[in-house]
Amino acid sequence: MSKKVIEVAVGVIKTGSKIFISKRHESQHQGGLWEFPGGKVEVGETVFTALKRELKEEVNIDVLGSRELQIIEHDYGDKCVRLIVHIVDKFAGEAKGLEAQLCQWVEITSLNNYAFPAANQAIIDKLHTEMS
Ligand SMILES: Nc1nc2c([nH]c(=O)n2[C@H]2C[C@H](O)[C@@H](COP(=O)(O)OP(=O)(O)OP(=O)(O)O)O2)c(=O)[nH]1
Ligand SMILES: [Mg+2]
Repeated sequence: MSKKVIEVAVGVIKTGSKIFISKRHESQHQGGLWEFPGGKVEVGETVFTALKRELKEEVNIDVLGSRELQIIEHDYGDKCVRLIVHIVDKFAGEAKGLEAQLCQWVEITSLNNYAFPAANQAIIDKLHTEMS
């Protein structure tokens, strides 16, 4: 039987050359690592609907527009995820953590100084390529 793949809407929230990242709680899958906010796509949702809902719930912003950056499938062994990654550069409100998670704006060029889940390296590489 093939493994169930968990679909995740991931938002790379961008203002100028900075990206908003947050730290996953220790109790979560891939806990203690930094992430781009987002979460699981629920039954009946489109990726964009899920992205809007998750970014409102987690970091208080209203997504007004986004574009797909890439789709990454990664098998962590215990879980297999499909990250549908969007650049979110049109939004209303000020980004802040609503779930007691650490958050910060970081330069795209500094993203490699933070520990992310393994699947995220491809996102960081793509952001660096897009800049150059
Ligand atoms: N949000 C997010 N999830 C990521 C990233 N990289 C990565 O491998 N993941 C994985 C970790 C999780 O297995 C899955 C998404 O989980 P999540 O914990 O954000 O989902 P959720 O917000 O719906 O949370 P929950 O209520 O189920 O805890 O994707 C990332 O940059 N952002
Ligand atoms: Mg989440």
